[in-house]
Amino acid sequence: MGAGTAGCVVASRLSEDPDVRVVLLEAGAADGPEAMSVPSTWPTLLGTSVDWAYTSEPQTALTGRDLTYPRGRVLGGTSSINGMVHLRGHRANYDGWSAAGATGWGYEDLLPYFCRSEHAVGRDERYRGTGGPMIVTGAEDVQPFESAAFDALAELGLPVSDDLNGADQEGAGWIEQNIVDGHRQSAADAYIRPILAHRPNLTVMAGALVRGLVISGGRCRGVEYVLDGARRRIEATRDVVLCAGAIGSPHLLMVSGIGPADDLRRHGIDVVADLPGVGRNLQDHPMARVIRSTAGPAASGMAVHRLLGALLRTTRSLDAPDVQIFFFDRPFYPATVPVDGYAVAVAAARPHSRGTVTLASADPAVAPRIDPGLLTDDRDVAVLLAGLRMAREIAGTRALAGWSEEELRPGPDIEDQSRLREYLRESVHSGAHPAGTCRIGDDDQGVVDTELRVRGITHLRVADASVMPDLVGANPNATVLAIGERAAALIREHGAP
Ligand SMILES: Cc1cc2nc3c(=O)[nH]c(=O)nc-3n(C[C@H](O)[C@H](O)[C@H](O)COP(=O)(O)OP(=O)(O)OC[C@H]3O[C@@H](n4cnc5c(N)ncnc54)[C@H](O)[C@@H]3O)c2cc1C
Repeated sequence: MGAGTAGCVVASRLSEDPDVRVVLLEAGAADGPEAMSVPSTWPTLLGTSVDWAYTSEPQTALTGRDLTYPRGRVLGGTSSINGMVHLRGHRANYDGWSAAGATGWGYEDLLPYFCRSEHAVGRDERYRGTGGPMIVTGAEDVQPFESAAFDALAELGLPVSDDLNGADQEGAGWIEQNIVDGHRQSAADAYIRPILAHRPNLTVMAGALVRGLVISGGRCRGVEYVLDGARRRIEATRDVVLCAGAIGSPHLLMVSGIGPADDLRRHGIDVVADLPGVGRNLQDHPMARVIRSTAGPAASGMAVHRLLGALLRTTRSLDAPDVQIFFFDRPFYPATVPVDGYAVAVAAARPHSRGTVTLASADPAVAPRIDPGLLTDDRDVAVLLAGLRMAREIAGTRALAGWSEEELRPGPDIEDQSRLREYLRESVHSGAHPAGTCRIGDDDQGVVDTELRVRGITHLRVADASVMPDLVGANPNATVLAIGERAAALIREHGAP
């Protein structure tokens, strides 16, 4: 249940077997506004009917601000409203998962699933796939601003990678996207729409809001949902696979009695399984920006965050990049700065801060409390300070001199560390990349085992961004596609527990 990035992959792959009947339930509509298909207009989707449009709890480390927290609510889920960047984490990220106990989730283990999900032409076939549903396109339409930005990165002597999804996952490089013939390709476009008419064993129910799991005798037997105003129930003869995302999956587990026992009891929910890790370990990428005004528009109209970026280490001793640099060909955040300008955004790619998803009510229709805890660990502040320094250097290069006018944010007067810290506290926002809230693990905080089975309950798996032990140092969608691919393979290989 949940037809987002992972849910579309799982439903599509499982229904390849004609002997298996798959029902895919999605709270959102089967389709959305035209802007979903137009790459440059994705920010206009935020806050509309295709967004759950959550708001975070006030962020203690961000001057008490609450943050907008978008999540896709439509077939394709968040892949239908996201920025379409297709980027894997560094191999060391997955090897770290495996070393911490997620056996079978290291880079070499996941590589076949990354490859299976994609169609990336002209790349090194040891690392990249062809023939998969997600068509991955590179920098085909480089505009003058990006060209200058690329020269800026080279001017600073940053290493350049020919393929950040290939052998060399560090440095500056052109970023691939899920854009086909000028249109977004969501997971639904790639995995579901092309097969729906000729897979009689696959049923997609849009507008079906799941209210909870049906569990008895330690076994998950189905789900309860509301469709057209009526409460219904569907029985699963085999598995229920929860793919409601890093907010939706822990929420549905908790309202169904699976989670931290004390919290559940406080809301009057009968405890089915005491799993203290449900909703804990929430991680997200905190993002900050250096914004410069330009004499004319830097935007070329195709996409908001253009096809260029960098993955960098603040310290050589790290095993993987901890800063991600993005270029935006318009200021974008905050909305108050003049339209003509650009932003060099930085994210703490491997955040140390941890947050929570907790219940606000036992009523599944009431949104959970989302506290990403951004910048509550000071190590993330240090990484962002280093990142801002890099972003300023990039904006100050000769290559970008023709584009760079005034520094609008943080502003030329904000120089010393304490003022920059203040700037971070006032301006950092969520990268909209929540993960980790039903993480793989066999310790007391683990929610699913290495085959994604919920601990203590049979016939129930979770497969989505929530199972990541920790957040990868890249935009997460490519990793979630691989999680979906591997989940389907595990279910097909081993069947029901
Ligand atoms: C604005 C924005 C921009 C982003 N840009 C990028 C990017 O450029 N590149 C990138 O890699 N990542 C990006 N991301 C993040 C990425 O898209 C997500 O990490 C990924 O889509 C998560 O996939 P998922 O399967 O875990 O969850 P989702 O795709 O969110 O899927 C969950 C699905 O479950 C459904 N659901 C939830 N609860 C219920 C319920 N009770 N009943 C029925 N259905 C339910 C939801 O409606 C949704 O369809 C972005 C995210 C946002 C919000």
